Amino acid sequence: MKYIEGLMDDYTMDRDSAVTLGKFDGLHLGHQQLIRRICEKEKAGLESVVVTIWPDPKNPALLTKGEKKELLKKMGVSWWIDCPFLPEISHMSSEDFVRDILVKRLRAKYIAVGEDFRFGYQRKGDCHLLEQMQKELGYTLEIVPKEMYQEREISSTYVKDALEKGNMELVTELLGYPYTVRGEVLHGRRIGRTLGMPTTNLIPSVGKLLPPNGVYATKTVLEEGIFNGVTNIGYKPTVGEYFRGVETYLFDFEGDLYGKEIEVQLYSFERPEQKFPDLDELKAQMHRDICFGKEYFNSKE
Ligand SMILES: Cc1cc2nc3c(=O)[nH]c(=O)nc-3n(C[C@H](O)[C@H](O)[C@H](O)COP(=O)(O)O)c2cc1C
Ligand SMILES: Nc1ncnc2c1ncn2[C@@H]1O[C@H](COP(=O)(O)OP(=O)(O)OP(=O)(O)O)[C@@H](O)[C@H]1O
Repeated sequence: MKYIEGLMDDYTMDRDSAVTLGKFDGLHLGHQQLIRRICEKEKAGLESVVVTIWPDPKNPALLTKGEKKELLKKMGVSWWIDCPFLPEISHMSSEDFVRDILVKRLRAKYIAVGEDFRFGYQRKGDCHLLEQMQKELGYTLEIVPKEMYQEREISSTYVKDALEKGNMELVTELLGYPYTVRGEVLHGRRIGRTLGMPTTNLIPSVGKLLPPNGVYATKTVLEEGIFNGVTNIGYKPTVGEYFRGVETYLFDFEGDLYGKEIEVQLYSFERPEQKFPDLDELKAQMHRDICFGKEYFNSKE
């Protein structure tokens, strides 16, 4: 997959393209519908192009740039054009955006958007404008109906609402894949092993949205395979930590993971993080957490 930040000033497409546009935070099931459609057009000789337009890259998001890149690649997208919300974009009239960017620069012959897609200066462009311009500019527009879940349109906002409540089952349903936190395994304070529970500690990327602090049933993807476990997200108030970490006890794993990149998939919330009066009480609770995790996965597998 080719990745371009900006407006393709230095690039030209070799072929005509099938384009979809939006923020695409989370790449949820609705987004996947659009992406499937543009990828299908590859069979007809069109390049599949995803254009993401970011209002503010500093806003916390469901996916980091690296995660989004990997998912788009896996979905079979040929080009990802990540377009920061620069004045030349935000002040461009909707008509100019379609003519100059989509048709001239990207050579769009097919465009897929959801019915509420807005673009251009003051967000005046919409699917009706795209529809009106298609004949003159020689592309085909498809307005894709909204993918629903429990009578609500799936959107990044819906996913964020569920994540904020720690409803990981719903998050997984809306995304079509489990919510994942990645990072390098760092050294903790090594108290875990004195508790008889060695753990992997990682610090999530800045800007990555997390569910509430607490304990979750998780699966961790390692080079060695995928391991069930339980994960605490938070500041470890009993021992006091300075950063919000993601700490996992893996069932049935022994080995050294320091410095390795791992991926923690969050499946189910068990309880909020608590401050315990001493390490013995924390340890007793962590044993109950392990039982919760094992029962959770036994009931699913
Ligand atoms: C499943 C699990 C649940 C945990 N729950 C809490 C908790 O509720 N409160 C807390 O202060 N720390 C909690 N912790 C973090 C422990 O304080 C931490 O594992 C221990 O201090 C070891 O930290 P270390 O890896 O830095 O040595 C939890 C850790 C795990 C793996
Ligand atoms: N449920 C859905 N089904 C089909 N298409 C969708 C769905 N949700 C969004 N889209 C379309 O995907 C593109 C990207 O959507 P975008 O990421 O901008 O918004 P969103 O997912 O609705 O999130 P937000 O809650 O931030 O508005 C747009 O064309 C949009 O209309």
